[in-house]
Amino acid sequence: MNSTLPATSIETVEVLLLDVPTIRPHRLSMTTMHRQTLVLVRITGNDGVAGWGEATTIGGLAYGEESPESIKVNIDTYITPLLLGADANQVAARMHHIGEHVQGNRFAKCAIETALSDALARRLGVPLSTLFGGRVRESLPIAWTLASGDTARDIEEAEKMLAQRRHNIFKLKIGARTVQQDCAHVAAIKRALGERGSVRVDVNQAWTETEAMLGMQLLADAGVDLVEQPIAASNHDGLGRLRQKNRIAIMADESLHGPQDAYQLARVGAADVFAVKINQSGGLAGAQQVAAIAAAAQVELYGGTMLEGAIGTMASAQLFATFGTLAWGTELFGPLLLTEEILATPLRYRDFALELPSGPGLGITLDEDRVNALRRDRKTPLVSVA
Ligand SMILES: O=C(O)C[C@H]1C=CC(=O)O1
Ligand SMILES: [Mn+2]
Repeated sequence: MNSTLPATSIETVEVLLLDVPTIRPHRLSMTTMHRQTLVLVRITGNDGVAGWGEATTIGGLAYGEESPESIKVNIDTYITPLLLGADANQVAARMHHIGEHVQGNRFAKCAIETALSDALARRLGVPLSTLFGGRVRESLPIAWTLASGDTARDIEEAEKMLAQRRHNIFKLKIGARTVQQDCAHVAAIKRALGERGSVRVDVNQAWTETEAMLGMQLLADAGVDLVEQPIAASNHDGLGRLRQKNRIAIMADESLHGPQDAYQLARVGAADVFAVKINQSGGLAGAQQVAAIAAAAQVELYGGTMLEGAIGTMASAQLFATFGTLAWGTELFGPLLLTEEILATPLRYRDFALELPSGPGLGITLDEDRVNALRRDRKTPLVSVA
């Protein structure tokens, strides 16, 4: 029995795959995205209250060890039987039980924990952020990723974002071309934007350590503020060496798969900044622990994304809003990269920030007709629902 709520039995766990086109090709060092697959999870209790969660990865298996399809099949086959009939309101107990029976599968666990937490917060009539200690801020700064692969197009895109007052922090995806070509591309963009925008790069592990030495010197000279994951995820010592030898801040992203990595990275002084992500951390509680380790080790924080749609983006935002400091802002722009809206009321992006809603749970309402129209298992061909 929960101290504030009667037990609520879990009746259904549904997993939907939604394929949503991106507004333009999104080029990363390891893949080019033309669509994103949202794995949506809806968990409904015997009181009729439903909670939503989401898992996403990037480019199938190109970025992480879970694919949208593996997330669905592993939830359906292994996780749902652990949940059905159990008390929906004991979120920590449910996640502990899953952890005892399911190794890995961080993204799947994140979607489940988010859905349970959303439903619990809705039953309590409080925003999801309240379950994690309450908000320190009501809006979050939002970076935009320039990843068209074309310098002139990226500059045009950045100018548009600045004019609309939507973003003034720009992350450039590099690593697919030579170090010199990539750094010339970045320098041209920084020259065009000047002090009007912060320019950062994400190499997504593409450089060797010696390439990173050269690249980081060129990037520092160009006025870039930060380099994200320049070298292989497993090379924590290498990150530390680069950090010692360069004046540009280093952010760990793919190296950081939850609290244990956070501890190890902090211990060897591998990074100035952690990109904390709810999916990579195995859920909201894991991401909160990453933030706590960062705070204890005086590592700065950045709210990262796995290019989630509206549900995962808002779940991340609800948690990140509880962080005491968020020195490098966030990149919770995922829904803006997609051509289709799945919410009845879109998220509010303005004045370079995402505003947090005040309603219970995630504080968002899905447009179920739009969700159904985008489902991979829909009966009718996809038509634009925008
Ligand atoms: O950070 C990553 O590596 C993943 C993701 C975040 C933004 C983006 O464009 O890609
Ligand atoms: Mn990254």
